[in-house]
Amino acid sequence: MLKVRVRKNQGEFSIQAGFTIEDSGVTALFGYSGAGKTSIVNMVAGLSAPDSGVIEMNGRKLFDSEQGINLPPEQRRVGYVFQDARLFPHLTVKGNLIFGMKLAPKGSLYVDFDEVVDMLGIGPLLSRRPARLSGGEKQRVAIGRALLCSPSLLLMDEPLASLDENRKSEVLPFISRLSQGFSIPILYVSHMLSEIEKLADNLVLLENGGVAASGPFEALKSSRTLAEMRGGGESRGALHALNIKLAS
Ligand SMILES: Nc1ncnc2c1ncn2[C@@H]1O[C@H](COP(=O)(O)OP(=O)(O)OP(=O)(O)O)[C@@H](O)[C@H]1O
Repeated sequence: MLKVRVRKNQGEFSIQAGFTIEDSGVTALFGYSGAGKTSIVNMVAGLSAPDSGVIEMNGRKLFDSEQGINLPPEQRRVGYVFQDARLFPHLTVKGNLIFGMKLAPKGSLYVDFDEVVDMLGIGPLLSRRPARLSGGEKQRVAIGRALLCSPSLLLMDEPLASLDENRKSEVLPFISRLSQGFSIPILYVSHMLSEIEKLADNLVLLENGGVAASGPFEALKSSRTLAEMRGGGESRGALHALNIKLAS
């Protein structure tokens, strides 16, 4: 289980957020553009530090301001898939995947190379370099590389954002199979309700750097206002409406 309780001021923007995510399944971190989603994910990954708070994964402190704990990213056992694939251009697909495996501490590899390649359908791509891959293929390789570091948690920050609709529908089914297939909890950032509906078991609704609501997606989904959001694109207006509904 991941427990997050953080505060951070960045410029004029303040984050004060607390939530937990379960040992398995997909938890969507959902909110309009600028709500603080990436900032929070970066704190979990260790790419930036909260001003204060605690981040704990399976009882292991990744960050604790009072105890002076701030583990570097490579010690956190967290895989990160960004909006753009960020593959190493000079390495083949196989080289990129093996790089992920080398990041896992010795004796802690539990994700199998062939299983990942099969599940993501990237076997035919192994000898290619990233320049010869489509956007969707690159993202599948990036997911594979993140998985192969055998993480305790997979962070995905709008992994479909740079893809057109066809490529999105090519990658989405792979993501929904991941969490079950590898028993790795996923924290999935998006501002698109259409993606969240297909993927999320749990939801953390973020607004202005704070958590407006959180819980099982099914429970929040049954709210009339969330039903009205279906088919909507960008979440800002709809999220605002949902908060009114939750508060009433
Ligand atoms: N390093 C920084 N210094 C100052 N302000 C920052 C910094 N990083 C982000 N911000 C501000 O913090 C707020 C939250 O940004 P963040 O990127 O976390 O939002 P987001 O919900 O991920 O947005 P998006 O969906 O557009 O990616 C924004 O107002 C942004 O301008």
